[in-house]
Amino acid sequence: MNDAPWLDRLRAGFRKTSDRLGDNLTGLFTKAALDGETLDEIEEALIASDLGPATAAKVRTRLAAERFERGLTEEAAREIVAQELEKILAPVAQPLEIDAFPRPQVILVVGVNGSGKTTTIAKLAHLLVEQDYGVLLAAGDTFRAAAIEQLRIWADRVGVQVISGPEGGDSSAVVFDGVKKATAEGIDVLIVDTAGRLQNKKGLMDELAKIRRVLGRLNPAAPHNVVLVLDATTGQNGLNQIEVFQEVAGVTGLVMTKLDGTARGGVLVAAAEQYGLPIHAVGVGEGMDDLRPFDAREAARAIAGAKE
Ligand SMILES: Nc1nc2c(ncn2[C@@H]2O[C@H](COP(=O)(O)OP(=O)(O)OP(=O)(O)O)[C@@H](O)[C@H]2O)c(=O)[nH]1
Repeated sequence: MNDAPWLDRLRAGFRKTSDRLGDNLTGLFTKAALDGETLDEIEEALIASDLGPATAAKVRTRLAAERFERGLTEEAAREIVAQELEKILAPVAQPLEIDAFPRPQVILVVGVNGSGKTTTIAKLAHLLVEQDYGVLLAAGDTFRAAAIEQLRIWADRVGVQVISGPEGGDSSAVVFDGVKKATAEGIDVLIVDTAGRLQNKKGLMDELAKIRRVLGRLNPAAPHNVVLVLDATTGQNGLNQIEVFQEVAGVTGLVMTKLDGTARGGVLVAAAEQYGLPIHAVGVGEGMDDLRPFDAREAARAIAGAKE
């Protein structure tokens, strides 16, 4: 994979977010020494950019400490924001770890409908196939025939197998068959799509609990990962989703999607700050190649719109 175009894509993906940050900060760059009032306004601008109050406070403290007796330029502000964001993002930037054994490693993918779950599963499968892992997809969202069909279309594109059951069938039965098939065929990774009907929280919780029970019986360590797919365009609402899915599914890591279509990418920082969950990857487009392992420095500089 050639990294340069990727970086461009990531930057393009975060452009709306960094533009919004710039818009919010406009008028706050001064030629005079930074005073308390301007610092307050900068802090508010950062909160308005979805970065979260704790992050905004850290940047404020940093700006105050560095004084800027001769005023603050946009470039200097973006640089400091980038450095502070990197400190917050670095501990959570953790690629999805795949151990070769025991086979299969099971990745349960959860998230509300429309968050980009199916697309993310396909992109993840593609990344893993590129690393020479054998991958099987399980269509655990049995609620809608369209969801099963969509997973199948993606599986064909990526060149992996998919296991599914009847519409409305028992999702844990599909998962059971998936583990059996992966074990029999020596497939490394089983990625499980799940239903995302948060409007029926109890039903979803029961369904996920049953999938876990079935998996646990076949392999006590499974699922090895429970990845929550979050749509960045939902902004602060994404933070509530983390809370709910932690409760119903026991999330072990995040993938944030649709960063290319939103000015609300700052929410990724707020998520890191508030929940400290690993961020495995970010989605910056609809194509198979548009999932990028999460890199704290790249993301921090792209969000802040700081120079390379
Ligand atoms: N721009 C952009 N669009 C994305 C990204 N990821 C997914 N999408 C789009 O978002 C829409 C929903 O994605 P799906 O993968 O179908 O979402 P889902 O969560 O599986 O939704 P259901 O099938 O309704 O459960 C599709 O049109 C995708 O192409 C991304 O990173 N960027």
